[in-house]
Amino acid sequence: MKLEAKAIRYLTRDDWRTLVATEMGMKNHEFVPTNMICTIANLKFGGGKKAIRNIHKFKLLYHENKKYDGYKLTYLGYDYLALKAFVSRDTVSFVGTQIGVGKESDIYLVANDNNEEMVLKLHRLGRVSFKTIKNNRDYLKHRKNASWLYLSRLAALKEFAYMKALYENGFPVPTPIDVNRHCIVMSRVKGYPLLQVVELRHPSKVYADLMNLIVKLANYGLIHGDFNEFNILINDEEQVTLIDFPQMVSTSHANAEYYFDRDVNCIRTFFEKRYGFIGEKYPKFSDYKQAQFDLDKVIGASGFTKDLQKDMDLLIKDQDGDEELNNNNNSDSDDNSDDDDDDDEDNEEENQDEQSSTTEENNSNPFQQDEEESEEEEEEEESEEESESESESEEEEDIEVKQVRKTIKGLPTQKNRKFKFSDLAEEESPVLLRKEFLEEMKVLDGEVPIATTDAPVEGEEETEEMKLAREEERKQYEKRMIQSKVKRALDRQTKGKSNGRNAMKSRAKKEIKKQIASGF
Ligand SMILES: Nc1ncnc2c1ncn2[C@@H]1O[C@H](COP(=O)(O)OP(=O)(O)OP(=O)(O)O)[C@@H](O)[C@H]1O
Repeated sequence: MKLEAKAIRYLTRDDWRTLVATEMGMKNHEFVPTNMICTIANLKFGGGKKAIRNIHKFKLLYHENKKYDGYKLTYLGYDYLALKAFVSRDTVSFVGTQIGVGKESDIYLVANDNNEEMVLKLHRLGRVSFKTIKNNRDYLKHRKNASWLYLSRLAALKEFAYMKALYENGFPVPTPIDVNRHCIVMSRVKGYPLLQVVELRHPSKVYADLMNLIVKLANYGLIHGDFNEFNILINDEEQVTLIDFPQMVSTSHANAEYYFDRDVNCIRTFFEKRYGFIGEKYPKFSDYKQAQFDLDKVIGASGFTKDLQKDMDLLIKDQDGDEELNNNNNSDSDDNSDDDDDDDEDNEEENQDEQSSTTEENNSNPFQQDEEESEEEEEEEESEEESESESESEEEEDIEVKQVRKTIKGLPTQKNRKFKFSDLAEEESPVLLRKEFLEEMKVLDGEVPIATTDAPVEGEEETEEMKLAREEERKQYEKRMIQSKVKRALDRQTKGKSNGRNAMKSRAKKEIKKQIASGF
C-alpha cells in the first residue's frame, strides 16, 4: 500500500481531531457512528460531517452503511496519525521513496531537517491473512474491534523494544530512533539482503559472524526464531546487520532448543546451497542455554510487557484458522523435513568430537573455518561423488544463480541502495512535512490550506511554472489573511458597540434608581 504523504498538508485541525476521534471510537466499535465521532472530537455535527467528508475523500476513513452507518480508519489514516506524531517530534521532515516491501510491512526512506536519511517501517499485519477476530475471545474484549490496528501497533512496539535492547548491547541492528502507533523509525542500513547476494568474498568469515551472532543472542537469553537470508543485510565490507526479529523467543522457552537449531540449520543450509560452503563448525544449544545476561527484563521495561506479548499471541493464533489449515495441508512436507532433521542429527553426532577439539584451537572465532582447508575437503568429497550427479548439481546451481540475478535486477532495493534525497528527479521529489507547516495549519483553523505547491528542494532550481503557482498561492493566502483580519476587526467592533449599549443602559438604570431613592 502506497503511503501518499502529500495530502497530510491539506488537513485542517478539525480533520485531525476527527481522525483521532475515529481512532478512539474504534476501541469500542468496529465502525464508529458519525455522531460519536463528532462528540469525541468535540465538534458540532455540521463541522464534524464536513471534516469526515474531507478525510474520507483522502481515503483516510472507510465508510460502511450495510450493518449500520459508521466509519473506520484505513491503514493510510493510521499512517497519517503516526506520521504527524513523528513530524511534531522533529523525527521526520521528508518522506521519500519506498525501498522495501515485507510480507506485512512497507518500508520508506524518510529524512529529518538535517537531511539525515532514515527508514520508516509501517507494520501492516493482517494484510495477508488476518481477517476477523473470533468473538469468543473474552480476554481481548473491545480490542478485537480494532484487531489489525492493535496487532500492528503491538508488532511495532515489540520490534522497537527488541531493537533498542539489542542496539544498546552492541548487536549489529539498525539504530532505533522513534516509535508511534504501528510505525518505527530506524537508521538506514546500506546493504543488501543476503538473499540477493550471489557470491561472497569470504563465506567462511560471514558464516562465522552469523554463528557468533546466534551464540551472542543466546548468551543474552534470546533466540531469533527466524534467522535467515531475508532478515540479514550485508554491506560491501561483508558486515552483517540483523533487521527483523518478529519471532524472538527466550532461551527459557519450552521449544528453545528447536528454535535455536532451526536458526543454525537455516544458515548452514543456505550457505551450502548458495555458496557451496559446508559449515562444519556450528553451535549447539546445550552449550549456550545458560544465558549470561537477561535481556527479557530490559525489553519488558522498554514498553513491551508480557501482557502485551500475550495479547499478540492470542490475536495471531486467531488468524481465522487459515494458518492451521495450511499447516495441515503441508504436514506431508513437514514429515519430509523431519527426515532431514534426523540426518542432521546424525551428522551432528559425527561432527561433535571434531568440533570440540577445533573450538579449543580457535577461540577468537570458533566457527570460522580455514577457507583453504574447507576447499580441499570439498574437493575430496566432490571427487568421491559420481560425475553425473556433479554435473546435475552444477546445472542446478547455475539455474539458481541465474534466477537470483534475474530477481535482483527488478528489485527496488537494489535501485534505491545509492538513493539520496538530493539526487531526486523533480517529479518524484520528497514530500515536505515540516512541523511549522502543520502548525501553520492549526493557526488557520479550518480554512483552506495555504501552499499546495512544493517548496523547491535545496539545490534544486525553481521552474517558472512553480514560481507562478507559488506566487498565486501567496496572493490567495494574503487575501484570506486580510479577510479574516477584517472579520475579526468587525467582530470586535460589534462586540464593542453592544458593550457600549449595555453600559449606557446600566448607567440609565442607576440614575433612575438614584432619583427614586432621592424621593423624586
Ligand atoms: N533499516 C533498514 N535499512 C535498509 N533497508 C531496510 C531496513 N529495514 C528494512 N529494509 C528493507 O526492507 C525489506 C523488508 O524489511 P523487513 O524484513 O523488516 O520487513 P518484513 O515485513 O518484516 O519482512 P518479512 O516479514 O517479509 O521478512 C528488507 O528486505 C530490506 O531490503
